[in-house]
Amino acid sequence: MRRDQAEDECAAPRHDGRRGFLKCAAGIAGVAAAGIGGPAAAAADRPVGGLRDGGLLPDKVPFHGDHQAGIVTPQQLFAGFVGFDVLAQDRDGLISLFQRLTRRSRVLAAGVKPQDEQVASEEPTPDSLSITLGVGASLFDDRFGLSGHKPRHLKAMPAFPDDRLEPARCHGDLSLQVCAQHPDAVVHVLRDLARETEGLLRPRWRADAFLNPSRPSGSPRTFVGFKDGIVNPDTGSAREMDRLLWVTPPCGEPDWALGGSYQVLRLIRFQIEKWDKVPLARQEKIFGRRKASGAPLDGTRESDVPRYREDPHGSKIPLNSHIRLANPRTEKTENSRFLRRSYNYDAGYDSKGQMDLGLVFCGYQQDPERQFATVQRRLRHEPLSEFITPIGGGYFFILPGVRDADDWFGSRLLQKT
Ligand SMILES: C=CC1=C(C)c2cc3[nH]c(cc4nc(cc5[nH]c(cc1n2)c(C)c5CCC(=O)O)C(CCC(=O)O)=C4C)c(C)c3C=C
Ligand SMILES: [Fe+2]
Repeated sequence: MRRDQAEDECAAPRHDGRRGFLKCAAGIAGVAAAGIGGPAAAAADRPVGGLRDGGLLPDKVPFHGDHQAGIVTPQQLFAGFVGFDVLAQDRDGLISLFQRLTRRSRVLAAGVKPQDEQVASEEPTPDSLSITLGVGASLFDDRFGLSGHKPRHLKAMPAFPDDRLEPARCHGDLSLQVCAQHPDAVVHVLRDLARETEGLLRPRWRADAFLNPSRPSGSPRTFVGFKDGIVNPDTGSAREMDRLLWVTPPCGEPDWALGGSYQVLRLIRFQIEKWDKVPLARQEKIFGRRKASGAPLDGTRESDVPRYREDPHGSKIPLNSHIRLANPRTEKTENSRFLRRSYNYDAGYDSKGQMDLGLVFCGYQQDPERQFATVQRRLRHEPLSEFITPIGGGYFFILPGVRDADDWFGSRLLQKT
């Protein structure tokens, strides 16, 4: 497929029924990079799409639009999160970097064959690919003349109490989120973009991540065994998204940032050996939900809405349970809700023989302080904190969408300033 042909296809997604970046899913063994192992391979065989909000995941996630793909897009099964530092020396170098990233992402999202044909042995399809680019506060220093143009709420992720942040797994000038239905597609995109941006970018950290099966149905489960992602703002409601997610006027943000969103990434490791000794009834009180069904402790189904007002003393759903602290469902706390789009990671064993697995927590919002950090502070003394340790991540600003074939990531930031 020619490059211009691929670009045309971005605008008019085609549903040809084929799934998978490579038809030969067995090929994933060769690219089972750190953090992706058995569970990932197993999940690749599951039916795909429609994992969140009941929405169907198209074969081709449209690349062009007011907002970037990969945010309100129903969650694909696999994700790679990377923090990069920019090596470009000056503003022209940065423009060139953003234009290259745009060109190649546009082509990849349309499903063009990866360049490495030794690995991609069959004709590929787009694999529901989304590539989402963010910028960190460090990009707005004096290297590129951007210091007066930082999004209003963008700052380096602070260390919260109980964090054990490892510098090598934090921050970055850029963040890249690549999501697809197979793990090899994520790796191919990272390889392809590395080739395209050689000398302009240096990776700082990477987290490979995936969704576990729902078991038996409904929302997927994290490694603590509970269904996660049950409650989220309504991505189908433009009004709700404009209120909680997208940078929308009036907001005091620079014009170039309208249509963007703030991404909070947190690599959170589980003390899983400790967790596995906790009796079921206590685990359920810690989350406020039933482990088997996902139902709130005052209900019977995953979709049941907890009725906190009828349980003011927490006799059914403890006042310090995860869901009750995270979202008390009051008028006052409504403004701190945000969209979660998290994945699991499994990085094997550490040097002490402990399992290194957990959550790549990913949240999208209008203001990390008003939303993520407020919720994080409410969760400070929750019983779950004994079993989890945040070890990395960062705050990023997701650039507005690439509008059409002539547009590119960050064009309004770099053309105007
Ligand atoms: C600061 C925000 C949050 C962090 C950090 C966080 C960590 C974390 N969460 C789970 C597992 C679950 N979280 C659930 C719900 C939930 N969590 C947050 C926020 C943070 N979680 C919110 C806002 C909510 C929704 C609450 C609601 O509206 O009712 C659930 C329940 C299922 C669901 O609604 O998705 C689980 C399970 C882990 C394991 C974890 C850290 C590793
Ligand atoms: Fe949570």
